[in-house]
Amino acid sequence: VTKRNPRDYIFGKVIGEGSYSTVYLAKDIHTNREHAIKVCEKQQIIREKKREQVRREKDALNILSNSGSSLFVKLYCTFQDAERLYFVMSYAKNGDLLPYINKVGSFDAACTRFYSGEILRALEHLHDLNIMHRDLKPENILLDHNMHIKVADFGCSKILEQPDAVDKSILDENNPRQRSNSFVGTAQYVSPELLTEKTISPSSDLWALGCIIYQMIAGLPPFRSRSEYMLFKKILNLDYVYPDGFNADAKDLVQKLLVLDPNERLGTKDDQRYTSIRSHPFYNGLDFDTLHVTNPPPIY
Ligand SMILES: NC(=O)Nc1ccc2c(c1)=C(Cc1cc(-c3cccc(C(=O)NCCN4CCCCC4)c3)c[nH]1)C(=O)N=2
Repeated sequence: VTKRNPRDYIFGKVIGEGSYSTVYLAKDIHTNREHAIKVCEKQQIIREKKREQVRREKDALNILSNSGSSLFVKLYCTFQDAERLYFVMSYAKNGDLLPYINKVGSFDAACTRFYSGEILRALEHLHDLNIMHRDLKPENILLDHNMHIKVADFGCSKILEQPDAVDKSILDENNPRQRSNSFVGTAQYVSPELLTEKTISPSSDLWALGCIIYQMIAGLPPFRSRSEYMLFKKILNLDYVYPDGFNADAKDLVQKLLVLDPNERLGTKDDQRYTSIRSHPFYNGLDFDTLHVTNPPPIY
């Protein structure tokens, strides 16, 4: 197969922006297929010291693209020219989840169950492959033409090395989780352990899931502040409230995910699948294993 180059695509509108990247809607002139092409400026990557993040994103996307799951954006191919790197990925026609939450103000229980259930399935698959997303938020949950999710943006992801291969210098013997020296993720969804001991574990994605379930029902994330310092203080003090009328089962589930100790969050003691989350009363009647072939409930 000949290596693709920018001239194989007709570039359209900008559909996403990052500090060192722009995502375009593009059409492959040979297949007429629509793709999302993430274009990264090499100079910007070097200036922002993001080479490692770009490498991690490509590695995670390659593993996921070959894993057979439809719950993630697929990386079709990459190429570069003198100034830029190009990542050709799946195009999710309906954009990300945030405008849908903002548009209706609050998801009903059926929508919250379905979409948080699809996100849980994605986390099960991701964590089974020893990959942590570390920046899970509604803007990174995309919706395809059938309104099923595709998780995107693995720029903050981490592939947890196999225990015997891990670099001991960063592993604190008393602590089964690896230490990372860089703060990653988006402030409102960042877990307390990433703020304090800088430890990384799949449990940080479960914290973010708790924040997303709260936001689906309340319309806003649980921890909010104009100042990042005050926001971090609220997270570390678990300083958030449930609005009146918040679904009682969902409240109980969120309370079991927004736990300061990452080892005490619901699901952290499960292996393979998050059975203790799947069996929570909020998900009563939801068949997780057929979600991908179920028509999503309307968002209204
Ligand atoms: N950082 C990243 O890696 N970002 C990525 C990666 C892959 C990727 C990605 C981002 C995508 C983002 C995306 C953005 C959009 C989009 C942008 C602007 C407008 C719309 C749009 O209007 N869609 C119709 C749905 N609207 C949404 C709001 C409520 C009414 C209905 C979609 C579609 N897909 C994508 O499709 N594939």
